[in-house]
Amino acid sequence: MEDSARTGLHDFTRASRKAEEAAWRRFQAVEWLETLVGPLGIPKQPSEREFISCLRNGLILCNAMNKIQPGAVPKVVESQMPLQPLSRESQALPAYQYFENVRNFLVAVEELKLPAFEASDLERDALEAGSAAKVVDCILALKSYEWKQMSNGNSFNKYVKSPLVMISANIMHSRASAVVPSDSCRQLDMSAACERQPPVEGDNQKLQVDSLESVIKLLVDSMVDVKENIDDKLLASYHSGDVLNSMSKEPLKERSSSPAHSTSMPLEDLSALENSRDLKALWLSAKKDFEDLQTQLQRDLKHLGTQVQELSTAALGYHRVVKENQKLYNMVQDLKGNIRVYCRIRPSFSSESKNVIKFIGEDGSVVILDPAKPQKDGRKDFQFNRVFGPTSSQDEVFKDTQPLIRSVMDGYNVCIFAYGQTGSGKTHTMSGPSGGSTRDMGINYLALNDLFQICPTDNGLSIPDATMHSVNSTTDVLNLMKFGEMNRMVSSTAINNRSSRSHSVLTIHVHGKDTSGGTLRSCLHLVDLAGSERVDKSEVTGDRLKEAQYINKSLSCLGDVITALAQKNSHIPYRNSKLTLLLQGALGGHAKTLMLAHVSPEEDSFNETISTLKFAQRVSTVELGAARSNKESGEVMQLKEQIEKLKKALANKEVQGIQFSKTSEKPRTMTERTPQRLRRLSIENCSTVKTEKAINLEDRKGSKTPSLSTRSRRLSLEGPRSVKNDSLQISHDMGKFLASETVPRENCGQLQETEAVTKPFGHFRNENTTLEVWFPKTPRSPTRIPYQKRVVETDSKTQVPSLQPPPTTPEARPRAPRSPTSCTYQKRVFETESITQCPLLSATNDT
Ligand SMILES: Nc1ncnc2c1ncn2[C@@H]1O[C@H](COP(=O)(O)OP(=O)(O)OP(=O)(O)O)[C@@H](O)[C@H]1O
Repeated sequence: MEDSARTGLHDFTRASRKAEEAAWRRFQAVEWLETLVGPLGIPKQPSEREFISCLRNGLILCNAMNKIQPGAVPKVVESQMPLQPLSRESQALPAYQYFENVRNFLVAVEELKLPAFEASDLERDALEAGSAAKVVDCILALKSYEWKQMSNGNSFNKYVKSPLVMISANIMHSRASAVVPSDSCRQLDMSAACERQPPVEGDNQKLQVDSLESVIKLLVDSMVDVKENIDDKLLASYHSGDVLNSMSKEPLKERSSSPAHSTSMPLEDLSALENSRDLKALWLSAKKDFEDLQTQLQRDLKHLGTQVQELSTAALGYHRVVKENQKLYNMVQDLKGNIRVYCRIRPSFSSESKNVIKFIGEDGSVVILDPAKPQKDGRKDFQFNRVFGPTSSQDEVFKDTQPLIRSVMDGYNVCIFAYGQTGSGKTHTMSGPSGGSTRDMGINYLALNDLFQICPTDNGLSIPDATMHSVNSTTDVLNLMKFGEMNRMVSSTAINNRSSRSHSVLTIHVHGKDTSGGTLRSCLHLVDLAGSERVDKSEVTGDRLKEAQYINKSLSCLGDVITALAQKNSHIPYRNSKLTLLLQGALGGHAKTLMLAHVSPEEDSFNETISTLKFAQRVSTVELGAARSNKESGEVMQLKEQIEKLKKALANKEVQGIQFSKTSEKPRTMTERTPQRLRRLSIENCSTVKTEKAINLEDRKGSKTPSLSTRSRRLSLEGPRSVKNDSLQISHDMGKFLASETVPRENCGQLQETEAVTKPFGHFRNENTTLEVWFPKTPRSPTRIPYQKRVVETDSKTQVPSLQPPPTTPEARPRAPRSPTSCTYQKRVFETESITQCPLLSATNDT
């Protein structure tokens, strides 16, 4: 079937090509006849029937013959009707008269040795398909004959066999076809020559002679057109040189192979040679044109290349500058301690829903379009540190957070929390895809892999049921996280199949030591918040509704804290929820904090998206102050060691004192009455006291009241920062050092009178800070204790403020010593620069 169809198609193509060719030849014949005898009164593209009928009376043929060969038809039978224009009536002559004309014409043709036809070929009844072809051939042969006459050469025929002429014939064909409605293409089609079978000898000659005269004209036309309409095939033919080479070489080849030409050249050969020279000249000029064009193109291309190069250099420079700007911007943000905010847009789940995300910029900008107002006023612009589009991978997100995560190893506290509407992809970012897939793992997993050393510290957790575990490898942590995930409540809502119904907080405590002996303690909070949800949309009821309310409440507490921080309020309501209490260190301390705001792109989430982005924008304005590293340098460590030594030395002295008092038998009863107790006060300096020398602690009482040294006490000095953060953990975070001294407690009240203290108890100094210890005089009343400064060491800048009464809070108020053990202590700090005075630690009384 296929074969027959293919054959049928092939036959059809062949037949139509033949018909086209025949039509073109008729066109040529008509065109030529009209140049000789005037309009024939038939269309330029006549059908065979039209063509034959206008020639049937022989008049046109005879007249044409006599034009090119005067007298070739001596007697022409004229029509009774005017010859021009020919009409059907003009044919109404006796048949013999027609015959006479046709016969005379055919005789003349024969004399000229041109291909003839049968007189019957012109008879209407005998007209068959293709019978007009012979008549056309005869006319075209006459035309060639005329051309030969004009060029005075009859040897041209042998050259017209060259491929050029054959191709030219086809070119002519193409040109003629351009007139034929079936083919409007006017481009040169040289390749067609290869497809065509060479015409039969007789046809060939006629055809070639007819065509050649048009070749030059056609080529010239083509050259004119070529710049605007370069035909690939023509270019290819030109570049391969096949056509034009053969055009120029063939005549010479033929001539050189013919001995006749080597000796004497007939006139017609000369003419042909001239023609070939013309063609060669034409070819050369065309070649030059092409070469010029090629050079020009190459020049343009080079110029374009340079411009592209310049552009790409500029683009690279631009990107470098943008990156640098971003780096500087981030540095400024770090210095100011801004919470960094990244926004992540999850892929859309619904192909039908409109996407409200209109633009995501590399510079952290994102544009949302209100689906209800698709015009300009529906456009909302937001700016964050970075925006991750729906195609961003987990790895990309992690790569951007990695430096932050790594800084935990430098002693910084870091907090990364994912915030956003339910179903917007928070858990996906923090943990990975639902279903526990090991692919596309989230920040939690990737961060753990990245951290070098993980170890537990003191348990400072205040979350019910939270536990702390020792881990030695990432696998340990992953197992723990799986365990945690199992405990995490997840349930299906109308918005998210696996909606997390609780916040998830993974805290990694890092405790490290560096080679210089310094230590660091820091922690990394990785927080996946439960999603905010509109209960009318999530369609939750019962327990799920309660959960949603709790979730929304704690998120709104987070909002309150952020608002208070952004407005720099003096009171930040951390205590309003466990969540904010937990994040207090990250939001209010000197931590590095990153918020990952998540949004869904679907139009029905538009309101939630806007509210998330607005909240995120607000978070980005919060300045936490520059992050601080919780590193204790080797120097601090040395100071600590010195303190330890001092403690031991003091303890030894006390033991000696006790032995001495036993032997002297002095206040034995008192010693018995009041058992020996230790008072512990932590002594901490503020963070600026880093280069302080060792604390010069002396037993101030030993000289005058040696018997009193049988009691010991410990004092604590704290910098102003410790006053704010009085929890053990925070103190540790501040990196303070501890000093202690044992002092006979029961004798404290007498210190001022016996002038036992001649030096400050603890003395810290650096350029800006002098820290002094104040001891109370013997209280005259239980509620009011006058203070006296024993020793004040000041430098030139130091200003001593007026003495303040002690605070009246229960802890701070010094109690009247019912016994010598209940004495209280007070200390002060004088900051020489800011001249602030702040009470450090109120005396602690461990009775
Ligand atoms: N970037 C992403 N690429 C592919 N899928 C994602 C992406 N973000 C989220 N998803 C998919 O979307 C669905 C909802 O995401 P996910 O559970 O992380 O949302 P959520 O914000 O944690 O929701 P909820 O607050 O209700 O717990 C999940 O099936 C998740 O796999």
